[in-house]
Amino acid sequence: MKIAAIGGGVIGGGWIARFVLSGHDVTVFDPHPEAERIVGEVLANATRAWQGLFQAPLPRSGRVVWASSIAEAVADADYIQESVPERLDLKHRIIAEIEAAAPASAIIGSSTSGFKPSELREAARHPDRIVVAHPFNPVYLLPVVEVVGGGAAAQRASEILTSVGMKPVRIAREIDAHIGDRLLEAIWREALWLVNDGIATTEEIDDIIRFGFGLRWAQMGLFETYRIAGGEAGMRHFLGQFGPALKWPWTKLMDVPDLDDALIDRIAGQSDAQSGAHSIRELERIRDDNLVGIFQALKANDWGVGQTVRAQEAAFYAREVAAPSGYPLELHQTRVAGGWVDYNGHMTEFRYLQVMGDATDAFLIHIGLDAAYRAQGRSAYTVETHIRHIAEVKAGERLTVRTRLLGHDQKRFRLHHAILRDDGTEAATGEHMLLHVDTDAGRAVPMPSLLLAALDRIAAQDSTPHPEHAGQGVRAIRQSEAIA
Ligand SMILES: NC(=O)C1=CN([C@@H]2O[C@H](COP(=O)(O)OP(=O)(O)OC[C@H]3O[C@@H](n4cnc5c(N)ncnc54)[C@H](O)[C@@H]3O)[C@@H](O)[C@H]2O)C=CC1
Ligand SMILES: C[N+](C)(C)CC(=O)CC(=O)[O-]
Repeated sequence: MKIAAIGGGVIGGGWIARFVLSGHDVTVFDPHPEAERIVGEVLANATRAWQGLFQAPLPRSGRVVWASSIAEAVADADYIQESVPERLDLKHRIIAEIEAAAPASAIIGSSTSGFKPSELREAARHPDRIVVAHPFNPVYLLPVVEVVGGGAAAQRASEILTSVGMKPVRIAREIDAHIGDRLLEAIWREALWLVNDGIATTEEIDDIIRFGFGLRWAQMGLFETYRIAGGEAGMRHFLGQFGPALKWPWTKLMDVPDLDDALIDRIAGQSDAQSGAHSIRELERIRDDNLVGIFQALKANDWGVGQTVRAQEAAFYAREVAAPSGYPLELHQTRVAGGWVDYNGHMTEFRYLQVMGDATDAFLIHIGLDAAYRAQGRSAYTVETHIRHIAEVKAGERLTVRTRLLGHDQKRFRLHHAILRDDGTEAATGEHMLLHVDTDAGRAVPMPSLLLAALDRIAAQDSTPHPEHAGQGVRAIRQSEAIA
């Protein structure tokens, strides 16, 4: 699938990162003189965040391909994400340029925060293929995307966005600013008044959110949270108790303070005092690390966004393994992520096992023990592992795993992995015993003939002697050696 991105700023950069990390090449047009640097920095932060978020091996990244015009960027695109500044005249001009060059079947998703599809479609040649696909920042982490516009294009856009780990929420009736920004605008407006009236600083308001109800919102939203706040009688009691207060003039929702120089100076000054010690990119990394932690907590509870992470990981695990070019098998490659490096400045010990585990998974997929097979209640469990750490590897290094089958019978197989650096030297070896199990019964059972035949075929290629260390454990330290 060919993806094009028009605009590579805060949001365009986030979209590009999500598509690239999901394995798609993205053709980008943005006339900003520093667009490549900006997108590069967003992509670096996004890569770091994904490496921390997902346990599963990430797909092989796509490429960012820079185009010198909109026409060049969209020429053979299937899906085009428009993320230029929020001005309707500009969006109309961009859409016209896209339509003049893109295939008629291409879908155009607009990141617009406020414009309705009917406004974007004014004067379009193929209006039905233009939809709002409004994301939230950071696009590479937050899954939700408001899809407005209806019809086949909205359906197809939702499918494409789901395939890159997003959660499209289809909005049936178009309104200004969709749903998320309406809610956010209410709280933003109120917060500006509180600063304007000298009631609270930017930091105090942020503390009330981040130490309070902001934590609730990440996992239960508004209605579910208030249902609980109604006690055992739930939502009815909540509405009965707090409903009347809505008629009291608590808030200033329909009004907005004058954003004059004095108020802008006050807000910007307080914001500098609150967060100015960090650059924006640092703040992005702090935000991303916190989001990753929240996502992982929700994954452990199989709740909310944790379910999206789980589904994405399931898709990553079910990766296709390319046919190997020979034997020993080379089925898995990876790069040492920055977060894999410990205080010694090299890849930490348990990441070696992760790389070997991912290579074992690739082997299982190769012999047919894949997600579809596991769905039948059969799988493979590792019951013994011996790793030899041979050489240090540094962040960014590419690693290739070379795999041999050292033996098998009806219920067991014994694998040997060698993790190789780019110069072909061994960084580590691992030996692993796996059992074929009935996952419901929790016990080893014989493999079906299909798997056994695959193992037989592989074993027939293993003609060289086993490595000398095969079958050995950790050496004993003899007293005489210790003294010498
Ligand atoms: N910043 C945010 O929090 C969010 C913004 N949005 C929406 O995303 C869209 C983009 O907003 P941001 O990324 O924040 O703006 P931005 O100012 O960070 O990025 C806009 C980018 O568009 C580029 N651009 C300008 N003219 C162009 C042209 N003719 N062709 C291609 N690129 C062009 C600019 O060089 C810039 O890199 C807007 O519609 C906005 O409402 C949606 C969700 C959140
Ligand atoms: C401020 N904003 C209207 C551009 C924000 C959004 O559209 C969504 C977000 O990420 O908060």
